[in-house]
Amino acid sequence: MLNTTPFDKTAAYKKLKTHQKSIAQKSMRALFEEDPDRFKKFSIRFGDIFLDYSKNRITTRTRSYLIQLAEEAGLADAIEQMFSGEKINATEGRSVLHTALRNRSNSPVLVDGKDVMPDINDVLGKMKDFSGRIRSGAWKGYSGKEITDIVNIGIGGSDLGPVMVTEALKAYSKAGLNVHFVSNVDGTHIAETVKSLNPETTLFMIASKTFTTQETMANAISARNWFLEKAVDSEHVKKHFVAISTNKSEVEKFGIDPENMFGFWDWVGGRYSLWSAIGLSIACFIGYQNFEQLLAGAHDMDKHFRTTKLDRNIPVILALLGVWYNNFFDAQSHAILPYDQYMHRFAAYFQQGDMESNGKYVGRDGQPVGYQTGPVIWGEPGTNGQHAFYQLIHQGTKLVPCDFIAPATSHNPLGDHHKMLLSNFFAQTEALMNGKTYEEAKAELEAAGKNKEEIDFLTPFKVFQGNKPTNSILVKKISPKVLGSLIAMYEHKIFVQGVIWNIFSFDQWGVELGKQLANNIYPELQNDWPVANHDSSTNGLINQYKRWR
Ligand SMILES: O=P(O)(O)OC[C@H]1O[C@@H](O)[C@@H](O)[C@@H](O)[C@@H]1O
Repeated sequence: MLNTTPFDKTAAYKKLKTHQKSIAQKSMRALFEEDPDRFKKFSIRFGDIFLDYSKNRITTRTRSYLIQLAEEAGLADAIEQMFSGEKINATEGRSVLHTALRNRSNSPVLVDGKDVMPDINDVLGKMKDFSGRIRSGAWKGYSGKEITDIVNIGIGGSDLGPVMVTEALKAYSKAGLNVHFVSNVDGTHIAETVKSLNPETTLFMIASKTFTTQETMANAISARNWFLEKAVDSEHVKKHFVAISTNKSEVEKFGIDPENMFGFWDWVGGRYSLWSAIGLSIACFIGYQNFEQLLAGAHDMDKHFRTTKLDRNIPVILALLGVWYNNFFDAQSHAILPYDQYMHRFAAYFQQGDMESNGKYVGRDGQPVGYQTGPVIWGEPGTNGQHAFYQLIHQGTKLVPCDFIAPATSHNPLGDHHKMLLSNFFAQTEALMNGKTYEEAKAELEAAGKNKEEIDFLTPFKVFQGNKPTNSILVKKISPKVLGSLIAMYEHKIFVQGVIWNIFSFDQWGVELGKQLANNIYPELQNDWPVANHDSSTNGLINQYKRWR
């Protein structure tokens, strides 16, 4: 999977550098005027998902150079290596097989010569049985009552996916069964969550790949203490605590019955784990069949990604467009803007998905890369974002490529709300592309009856440069299947970019240093003695804290 030629030394990179200079002068307005087939050329339908990427600063030539870039990076081989279980997570010596978790075809996937599908299917069977019993009320708490509230305790990949998906698919949930998520080690999170809950009807899912994460363990202990205050007998723990982990011995040490443990494997990355047992809260909340649909949607996207030619391959196209702006237009960030309230955690989810994967400065050869890698990912649902930060996207000095996502049909068809919402979705990308010229702005002010002085003063502020790139992703409906495909689409986009930038996308060493230092500082906070062993800023802050607490 190693790139032989560094990204910025490839032939395609050089071509794109020169080509960018001619494109930089071009407006998308002109590109649309010149080519009536532009929409057709730059859009792809995939089942209930439609990607329009025509509002980008590209021509067919740009696309072919970008595809050449992917080819020179060895993308086709890299894709096969991932799907077939090669240890592409080299710094951790692991395969990367979230695709196997949703491999609905059940074709064998080998890790160290062993097919992983039977184990995956076993755990799925256990999840099906468990979620069925929770939902039907067959699973009873210690006092014989049904479970009404599930609290998932986990952080990072053991939290963000289930949070995002249960929010996005709330329309599929069962009345009378609520899910809650506790992640932050700040005691407020667990305290506020359990405040309104009854231990007799609450089930905790302790979700941690390693089962050693400080935040999760602290929250799990506090949850158990809260539970035992009322339940008293520790024998009752097994009816109210389940574990989702790869670490059986730590789960047992914590006191959770191994019968109540749902396993997964080291070849599942934390931020790619919602498809594994980490998705148990999802399966309980929306039902196992819907969870299977989520997997099926992802599997469809996996097949598309693995088998479709690069110029019709949705994740590849999205990745290449990202590289185009990141490396040739100096864009620093990328906004994900879902026009769907249920999707309000989607951008937050891919902050981890993308930034933990591709926020890396060391190339696969161990040397610092000489170019920009992963962008800052951000976003909020439309139309809220419009009334907050869109000013900067329209008229700021920074280029922010955006993905606009919207469903054609709403789960809540209330009056004309959805038409209003979608008129904004369509209008924003049109506005960002077209902008408004000086002449147009001036003509509007004239039509509004302003005097010459006002017109001269105001016109410059009313000009929109336009030429702001966007992708529009229109889906039929946010169903479990469509959501599964959308998530897999972004996962593969991230993978492709990692291949092109020649970095390891599946480790996360950058999260370790802070943890290490926090472990050093934690014992120092146990007494009131001033500290002097850090830099003066850290010493000063710790000592001020000690004076104030
Ligand atoms: O699932 P556990 O092991 O608790 O890890 C939770 C999270 O920890 C962080 O430090 C990162 O490494 C994440 O990728 C991971 O998802």
